[in-house]
Amino acid sequence: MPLKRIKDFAPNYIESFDGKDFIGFNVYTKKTGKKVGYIKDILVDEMGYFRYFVVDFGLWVFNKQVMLPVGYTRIDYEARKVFVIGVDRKQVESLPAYNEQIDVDSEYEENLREAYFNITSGIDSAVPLLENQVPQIKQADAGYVNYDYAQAAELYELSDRHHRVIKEYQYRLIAKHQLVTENERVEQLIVASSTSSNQVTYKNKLTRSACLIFNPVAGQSDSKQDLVTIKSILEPEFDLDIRMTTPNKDADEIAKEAVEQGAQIIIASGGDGTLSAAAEAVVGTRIPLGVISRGTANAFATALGIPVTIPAACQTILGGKTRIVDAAYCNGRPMVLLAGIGFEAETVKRAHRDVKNRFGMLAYVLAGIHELRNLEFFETRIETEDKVISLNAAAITVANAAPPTSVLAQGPAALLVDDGLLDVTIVAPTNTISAIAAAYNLLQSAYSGEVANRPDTGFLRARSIKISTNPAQRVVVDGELMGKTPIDVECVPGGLTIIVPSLPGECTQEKLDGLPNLRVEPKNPPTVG
Ligand SMILES: Nc1ncnc2c1ncn2[C@@H]1O[C@H](COP(=O)(O)OP(=O)(O)OP(=O)(O)O)[C@@H](O)[C@H]1O
Repeated sequence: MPLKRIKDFAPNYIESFDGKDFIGFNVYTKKTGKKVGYIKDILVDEMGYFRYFVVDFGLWVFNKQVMLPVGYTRIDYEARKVFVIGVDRKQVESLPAYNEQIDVDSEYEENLREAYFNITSGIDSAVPLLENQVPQIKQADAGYVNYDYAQAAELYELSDRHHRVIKEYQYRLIAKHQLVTENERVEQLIVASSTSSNQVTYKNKLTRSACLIFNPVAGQSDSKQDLVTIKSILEPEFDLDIRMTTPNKDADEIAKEAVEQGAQIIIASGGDGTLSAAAEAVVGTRIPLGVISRGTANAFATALGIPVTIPAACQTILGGKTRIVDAAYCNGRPMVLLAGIGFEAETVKRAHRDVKNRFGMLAYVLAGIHELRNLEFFETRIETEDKVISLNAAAITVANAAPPTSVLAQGPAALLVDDGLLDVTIVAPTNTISAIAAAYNLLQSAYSGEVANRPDTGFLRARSIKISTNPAQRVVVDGELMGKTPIDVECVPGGLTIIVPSLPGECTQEKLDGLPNLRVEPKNPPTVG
């Protein structure tokens, strides 16, 4: 992956950073608090993710600049300080030197990673490596050419806890870059189409093309009227290619075809089944997905903060703001929301189409009440990247994202859809009364932001999760039944690009420009992050 200096990636990047810059922040050691250098540059990957700070360690090691992975830092934004963690002076001496003339190709980066891994694993850390002693990778092993930074989260991941502000700025940078690229692409298309024929095209430069996948039988509303509403709002701005789902051709297949045919934007409209299927088809493609939810539970849209009324969802799509979120694979099949084992799967199985048509959301509640009476424990083995857990449970949920109403996913205080981790909630009530109390506690957790705190409820976070049960249990993935346990779920950090409403502060909540004698002084700058 080619790296770019931030100025080359986005010359006006400061605009995405509230006008302030990280370049120039002083660098200190976390251990001693000693000042050791300053941030000379930021290197980003082709999407705009921050990967390295270039640190001038001149105060520590004479004339030495080094690429420091962002994960090895802590940042005090208010004090304009960056702390380097886990690397001492001797080790800095051993790291490959950086300067602007160096060609930072994938081989250089792989050698750099090796050097950092050797430092943290203690190999030869007492003996400084000379630059030409940095481990070299043989050509035959050059898997690093298409390196996925998610493989080394400790080096490259910005955490919500330690990098809150910079992570927000990173997302703004990526979103802005995507918008610019999208507009350029549209302009190129228009130029191409006008040069390929003799006719002059008077097409609005901002008209975008989008594939709208529409399920005509989703939900309980009048789907003809829904489509009229959608067309009336979107067609003035979009060149819509509308494709209906059928009993034999669902959203997954249509979305895959649209991807192959080079769709710029895919918009899915239907219930959770349709939305998840379309989302799953675009995982890893970076094609923005717009969502118009018209189902019973509307879990997909709610989990991702997308409005569930048709006009508001269409306005969100017109706004065109994209957010990059995680996705996952469950037994090799893409997953965006969650995999439920036990109770949830039985509930979905019980909520039949005809009951949903009659009772709507109540169908799930009725099915849930019925299942509560049939609660059964099963032996469970959960294996993550760093541990194996054995226990008895009545319901297990592995969530990437979930709305508050998916109570069985709400063990952790907040489900973070862009943290590169999956959230597992385990519920093991001993009887129906405890089950109701546990569900209520989880619901409170979802709305209060407090972690679930009952002894019969547990949770954990991990990047990859294998679950087996005895006896085998039904599994539901993103609302669709998908066989039985065992399951193997793997997070795909940043796997999905979703069109979302503008964040507060990014939408037009304030307009002061042009007022006489205008002076705006920030009062509460962002703090540690
Ligand atoms: N034209 C169609 N006729 C009949 N069934 C269809 C058609 N198009 C899609 N389907 C079926 O609709 C199901 C997906 O429905 P979807 O989830 O979108 O709506 P829903 O079931 O009303 O929503 P929810 O899951 O929120 O209850 C799939 O099983 C799919 O096969």
